[in-house]
Amino acid sequence: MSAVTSPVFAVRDLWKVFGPKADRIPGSPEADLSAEELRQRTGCTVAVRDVSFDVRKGEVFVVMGLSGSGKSTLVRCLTRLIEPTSGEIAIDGEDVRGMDAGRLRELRRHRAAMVFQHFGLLPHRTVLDNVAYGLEIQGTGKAQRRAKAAEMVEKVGLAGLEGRRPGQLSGGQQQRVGLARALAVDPEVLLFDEPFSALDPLIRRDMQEEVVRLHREEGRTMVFITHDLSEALRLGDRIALMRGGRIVQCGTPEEIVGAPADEYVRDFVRDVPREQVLTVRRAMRPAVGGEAETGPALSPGTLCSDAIEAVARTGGPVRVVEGGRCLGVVDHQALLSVVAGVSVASGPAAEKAVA
Ligand SMILES: Nc1ncnc2c1ncn2[C@@H]1O[C@H](COP(=O)(O)OP(=O)(O)OP(=O)(O)O)[C@@H](O)[C@H]1O
Repeated sequence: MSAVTSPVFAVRDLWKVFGPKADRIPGSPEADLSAEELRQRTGCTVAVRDVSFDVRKGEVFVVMGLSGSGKSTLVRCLTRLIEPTSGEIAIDGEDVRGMDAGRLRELRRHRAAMVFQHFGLLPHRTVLDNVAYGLEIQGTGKAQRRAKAAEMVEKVGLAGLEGRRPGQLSGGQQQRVGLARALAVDPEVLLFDEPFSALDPLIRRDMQEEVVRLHREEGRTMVFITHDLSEALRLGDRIALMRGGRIVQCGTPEEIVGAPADEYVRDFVRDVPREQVLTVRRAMRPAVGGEAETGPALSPGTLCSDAIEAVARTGGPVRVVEGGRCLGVVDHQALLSVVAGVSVASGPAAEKAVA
């Protein structure tokens, strides 16, 4: 992933207001009213409020927030499953709001496929035919779509179950069928709307690992909605945290946990095991004396939880080295501060290190 490649989705000043004369709300003084007041005065609900972000090529971009914060509305606006009220959306530089019906269909079928929470499977079709369904809609020939579907069934770990109907599968298996169906059309972006929230925790964990594995193998761009913080931290390259229709912070898991933008975010991440998210880049301090010269070394991306072991073993500071250069050192105190949530990150060394 490179900062110079152009984004897959570029979203600017996006609003979605539900209710009468909704298009008068964005940018008006009424837009600043509280949700309750706005509803009373205008009958409108602002679901997405002046949101801007990019989804970069090859990343897993997680949209996280509590129920009602606007996640689903925002992601549905990307392909105009919900019509935005105002703002700009581009996919690979092409204006989505300007697309005609044909182009939109193409967008949803080929370029940005959605995996839903309730699978959307056809009950009377077999697993194989369900997976092939998206290709059928695209007009792909029968032999070709069955071959592709079989490949995807295998890919998501359902080989041997091709002939079953959805009702003969567990929830996790059904979700895999939904995933295989979305993958079969080989979209540029996969959009996941809380796909795993109906699954029990163990199966959910399995599916998360499946997504991580698929992402590692294919590098496909993914947008993933969840209200579950641990899921967001596990899957996201970057996370957009929503509250009341706004994005209150957008950043890497480490940025969100290590440098919360406000009290709300701080509260949200309070119980996260910080050493499993923060890296030594954030925990290190400048090397003094001969510390930079010798001894064991860690890369700056090492998790603090892993560094704890290294520091315990050596008994002293361990160097953080990148490209042969010593960036700083981590020691007992620095790592303890991370675990305790004491702000080492606001110290001068860390400020410089994360800049
Ligand atoms: N069709 C609609 N008409 C009116 N208001 C709506 C409509 N759809 C959503 N809303 C409102 O917009 C706000 C955002 O809803 P949205 O479903 O996007 O939130 P969410 O974060 O996805 O929630 P959840 O996690 O519960 O799915 C909520 O206040 C919701 O009540």
